[in-house]
Amino acid sequence: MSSLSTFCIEASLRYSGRSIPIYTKLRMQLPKNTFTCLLGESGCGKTSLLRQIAGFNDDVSSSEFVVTDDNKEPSLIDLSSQVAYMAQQDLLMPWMNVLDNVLLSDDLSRPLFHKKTSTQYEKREQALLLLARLGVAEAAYHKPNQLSGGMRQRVALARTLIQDKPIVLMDEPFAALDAFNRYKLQDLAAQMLADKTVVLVTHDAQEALRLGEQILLFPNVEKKPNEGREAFQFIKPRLPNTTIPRAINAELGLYQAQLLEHMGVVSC
Ligand SMILES: Nc1ncnc2c1ncn2[C@@H]1O[C@H](COP(=O)(O)OP(=O)(O)OP(=O)(O)O)[C@@H](O)[C@H]1O
Repeated sequence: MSSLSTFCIEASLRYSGRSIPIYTKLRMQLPKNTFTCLLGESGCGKTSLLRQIAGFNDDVSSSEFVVTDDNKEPSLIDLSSQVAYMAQQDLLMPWMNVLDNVLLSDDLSRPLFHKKTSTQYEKREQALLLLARLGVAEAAYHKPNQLSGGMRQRVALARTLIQDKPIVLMDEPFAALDAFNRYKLQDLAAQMLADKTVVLVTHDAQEALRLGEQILLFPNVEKKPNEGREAFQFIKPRLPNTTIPRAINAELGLYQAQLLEHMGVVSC
C-alpha cells in the first residue's frame, strides 16, 4: 500500500458503440481511510466509475484512469489489487451454503487442488466470527434461498469484509432493503469499515448524509459537458445513529437542504 493520504483520480470512459463518453477527465479526491458517498442521477456513470476503479474490463473503446499523489505527481498505483467490490445484487452462489459463499473470494485466489492450510482454517473461523457480528451466524450452513433479503445482504457484506482489502467499493448495497434493515446495515458497515477507504454509490441522500464523511456529486454528462470537471465535494462529519436523536435529525435536515440545493433540487 502506498503512503498517499489522498488518491487524486482523473478518469475518462467511453463504451464501445457510443459516440459520447460517459465522462471525460472527471476529477475527484478520495482521502484514505475515509467513507465517501457518491451521488448522481441515474445513468450518469457511478457504477462505471466503480468498475473502472476496480479494474474490471468492460466493453470500452477508450478508458483512462490516472491516480496521482498529494503532490499531483503521477504514480504507478494499481488500485484494482487493493479493492473489494460489493455489487448491487448480492451475487450469492445458490448451490453453496452461506459460509462457503463468504469464503469464495478467498478460495478463488488459491490454486486449484491446493491443500487446505492452517490459514484457510483460520479464514473459516474468521468468516464465522464475521457472520456472528453481522447477526447471521445461525444461517452459516443454510443455502441463500433460505435467507431473507436483509440476511443475504449481510452475507454479501461478510464476503466483502473477509477479503480485508484497504479499498472497499459498494454499489447501492442497501437499496433493496426495508428501512429498518437498511439502518442496521448502514451502522454495521460504518463500524466495520472504519479503517478502510470506502466509496459507496447511493441514490439515497439521507444514507449519504449518515455514512459519508465526504459526499461526491457526480456531474451529469447529458446536461453539462463535464470535460475536466471536478466532482462536487461536500465534506461533513459522519452521523451514524440508528435512532437519530432530534438534534442530529435537525443537523441532517440542514445538510440535506444544502445537498439538494447542489443537486439542483429546490428544497422547501
Ligand atoms: N457495459 C456497458 N456497455 C455499454 N454501455 C454501458 C455499459 N455499462 C453501462 N453503460 C451505459 O453507461 C451509462 C452509465 O451507466 P452506469 O451504470 O455507470 O450509470 P449509474 O450512474 O450507475 O446509473 P444508476 O444510478 O441507474 O445505477 C448508461 O447510459 C449505461 O447504459
